[in-house]
Amino acid sequence: SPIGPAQRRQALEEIGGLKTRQDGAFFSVLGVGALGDGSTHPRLEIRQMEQDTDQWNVYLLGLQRFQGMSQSDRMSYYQIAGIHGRPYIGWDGVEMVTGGSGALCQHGSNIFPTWHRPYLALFEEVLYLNAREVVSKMSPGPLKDRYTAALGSFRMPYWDWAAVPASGQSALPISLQSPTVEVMLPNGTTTIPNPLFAYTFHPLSANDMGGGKFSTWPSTIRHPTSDHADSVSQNDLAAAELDSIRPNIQSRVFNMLSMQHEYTNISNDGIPGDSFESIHDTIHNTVGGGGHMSEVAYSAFDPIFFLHHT
Ligand SMILES: N[C@@H](CC1=CC(=O)C(=O)C=C1)C(=O)O
Repeated sequence: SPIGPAQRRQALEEIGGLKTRQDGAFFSVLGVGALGDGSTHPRLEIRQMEQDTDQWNVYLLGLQRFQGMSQSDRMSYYQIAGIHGRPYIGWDGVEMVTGGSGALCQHGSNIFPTWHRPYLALFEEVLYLNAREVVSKMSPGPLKDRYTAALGSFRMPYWDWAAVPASGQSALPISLQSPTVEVMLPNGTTTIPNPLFAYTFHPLSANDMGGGKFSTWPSTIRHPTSDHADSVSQNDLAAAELDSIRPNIQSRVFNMLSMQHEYTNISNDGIPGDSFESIHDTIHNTVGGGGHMSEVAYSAFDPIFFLHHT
């Protein structure tokens, strides 16, 4: 039978913390439901979350801490992003399938959507724990109190790439396009590298990346200017392309939801006709433009991956 809220909370505190676990103790994905104020809160669209200064700061600070975790820690951004594709190693006791593609993720089959659900739940839970860690370390005061309150309803946001953007804006939110961002801390506002713009490898392991251009880029990149280490992201190109395909993407989603009644007909791109996975592929390729988001082996390192999949 399903466990109740009190048991969930206790289990999360015991096994879901960020502390290094002893060998043989697995991380159990239980969802963030019991970590906040005890009730269920909806996930917000990223542009909606941005309107709420406290939620927004908690999100950015949590993601910044998460991305900063040592890449040798199994709960780090690097290792959790790495579950999806490269490096082709197991995670938390789950080993690679011999003879498989190398990646642990599932694509082109009915379990494409269902594989990604718990994966995203894991990411959300660890993001939450990082955000809570940041807030708990803040010096006492009104800002800490506000952020603590914001944590009560914090959920990882999503990106609605099909939504009609506000006039003068792109389908690619501006918050994802700027290399830096301002955050509010007890001692004032500071500018930090934007954790939604890119993930910077620390270190970049050419071996983990398997050679080629992905072994040269020190950070994740969208529409790269070249295959060399000094290549930069061209988010403006990603934004323009997204804006031109957006009406089509919107009708593809609408058609599927209104005309199709069987999950197996639309779950994945291995079946004839359009599918949620095909639409999702289009977003990957349009955002990536040959950068990380374009390839299954690297896509999850780009922080936009988690907004796209939520
Ligand atoms: N490889 C997909 C696009 C893609 C899908 C993914 O799921 C991914 O992670 C990265 C890229 C295609 O050919 O269109």
